[in-house]
Amino acid sequence: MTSTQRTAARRPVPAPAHRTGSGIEATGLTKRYGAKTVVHDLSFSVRPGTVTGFLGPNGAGKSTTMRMILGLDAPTRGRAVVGGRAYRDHPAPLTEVGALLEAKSVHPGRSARNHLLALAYTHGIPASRVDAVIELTGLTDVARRRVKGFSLGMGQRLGIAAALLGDPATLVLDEPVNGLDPEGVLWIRTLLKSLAAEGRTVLVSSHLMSEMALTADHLVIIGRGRLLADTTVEEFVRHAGAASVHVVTPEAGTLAELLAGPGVEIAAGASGVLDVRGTDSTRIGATAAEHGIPLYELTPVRASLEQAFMDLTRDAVEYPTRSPATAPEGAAA
Ligand SMILES: Nc1ncnc2c1ncn2[C@@H]1O[C@H](COP(=O)(O)OP(=O)(O)OP(=O)(O)O)[C@@H](O)[C@H]1O
Repeated sequence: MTSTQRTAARRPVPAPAHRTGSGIEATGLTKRYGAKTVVHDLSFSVRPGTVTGFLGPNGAGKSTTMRMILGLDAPTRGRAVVGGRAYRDHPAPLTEVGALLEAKSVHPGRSARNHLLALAYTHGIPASRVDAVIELTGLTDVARRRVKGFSLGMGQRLGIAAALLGDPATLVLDEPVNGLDPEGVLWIRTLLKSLAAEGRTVLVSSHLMSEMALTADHLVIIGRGRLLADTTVEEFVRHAGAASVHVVTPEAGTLAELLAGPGVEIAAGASGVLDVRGTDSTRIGATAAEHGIPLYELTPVRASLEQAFMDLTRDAVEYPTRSPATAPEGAAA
């Protein structure tokens, strides 16, 4: 091998040009229905080569935002562009943007393959591509079965096959893991990552933070139509790790006084329970030992990602519920 060949071999293979669009840009996106503003001055970017998780509680405005990106709803103000243009300005949108929305429009009496063939035919896409997406989405064995007998998971696969039909640079998927079994969830996770690795732009909505932490590189989090966070998963996880220490002692009052100091927050619960933030279990244990204070429990508690997400979106939840998991008994405010 010559040195020139060796250099060429090491150079990363660039993604095909048709797969490297310029992503999605939402600028001041606003949607009002009557007196209610459901999406409020939303600006964010979705970069090619990444999976971006679009998160928010029920009713946050995720589907409405996706519909505006896809030209299905007109923004009251602002704009969204995909690959540098508004969706409706693309001459062949299916080859630019593939979408999976919650509303299904599949003829139940048709087979999966015929459904895809009809879509392909109306968009000038060859039948060979239909067979390619059937294989890619694992539908080969059921491709000739009527869609009306499909399970939820098979229906989601078919929706994704349709979204991939035009080999688009951008994918916009609304809740693709909704209702799927663990195997289906894992399959979607792997697929989305591989599509992004090919240089595509992938925007995927969910209200499951824990799932997005495993799937996405970047997070755009909204609540009541407003941007709450635009961050990498790594950064979000680091933040969520902000720990507290659960302490149980018969001398809670004395220990709390000894631990008090700048940056330390102590919440006292029932029966000698302390929830301490801003210091760690080593210092608490050492302080207790130094003053002969018995400890019955000394447990570092890491906030779960789901908890961090709920904390972030708490004030933006449209239909709040009281859940034992989010409001543990005895937990102090
Ligand atoms: N056509 C419409 N007319 C009036 N209000 C609407 C319309 N479509 C959506 N909304 C309202 O807009 C808000 C945002 O809804 P949207 O479906 O975009 O939220 P979402 O984040 O996708 O929620 P979910 O996770 O429950 O699907 C909700 O309060 C909803 O009731």
